[in-house]
Amino acid sequence: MTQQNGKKLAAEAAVELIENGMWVGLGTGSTVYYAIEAIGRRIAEGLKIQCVCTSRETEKLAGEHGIPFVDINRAETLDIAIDGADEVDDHFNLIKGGGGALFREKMVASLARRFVIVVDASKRVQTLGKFKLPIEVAAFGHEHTARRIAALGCKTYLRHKDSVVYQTDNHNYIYDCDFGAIQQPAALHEQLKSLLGVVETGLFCNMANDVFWSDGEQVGHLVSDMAPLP
Ligand SMILES: O=C[C@H](O)[C@H](O)[C@H](O)COP(=O)(O)O
Repeated sequence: MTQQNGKKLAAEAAVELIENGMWVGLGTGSTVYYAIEAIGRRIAEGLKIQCVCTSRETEKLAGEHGIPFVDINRAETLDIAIDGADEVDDHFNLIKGGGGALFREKMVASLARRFVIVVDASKRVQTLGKFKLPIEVAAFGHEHTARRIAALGCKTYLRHKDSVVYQTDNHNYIYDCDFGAIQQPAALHEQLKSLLGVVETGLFCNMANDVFWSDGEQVGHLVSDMAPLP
């Protein structure tokens, strides 16, 4: 319950940043769910915004909450994107992709002038890596790609859902990779991205501008040194 309260409070605090006329990126997951609910309430009260979604699941939720959204190719930039994370360290490095939406999330975040993360307190860590790193790979030859990933020093687990191989919205696969403690997330991301077959990694470095977090009672707001784009 406290964790749910934490998700809700953090998400609602971030939604306060949204102003009339903004273009908004909507993330994916159980924390963003509360942001979508809060945005829906504000829209019912007259807020006018345009949104871009990071997953089919979020498109469905946005529709259910009366939130207008368009295809990402219709957005030049976004004023803000609000998203969850699986782990956040004190340097604003993130692991994302627990819900499988990492590629679309990174694409949407890359368009946002301000990328805002919402998490309950349990997601804050000293060092990334307890949560297995999700890596999206092309389905074709995925076992070869997994071997190349493993050679960088991890155990790889092909993600399944309901006993079948999980496919992302982009029809790719996900390997959840146990690297242990990740001391240099940006460097690891670059190494992984250089491998044939890797579509995207769940490491988000130098991207987040704000982190709203909550233990279910109070809300904390961390602001990175990286100023939002003008
Ligand atoms: O692919 C999913 C996303 O990266 C989520 O934002 C992340 O997994 C956190 O999800 P939740 O808020 O459900 O813990």
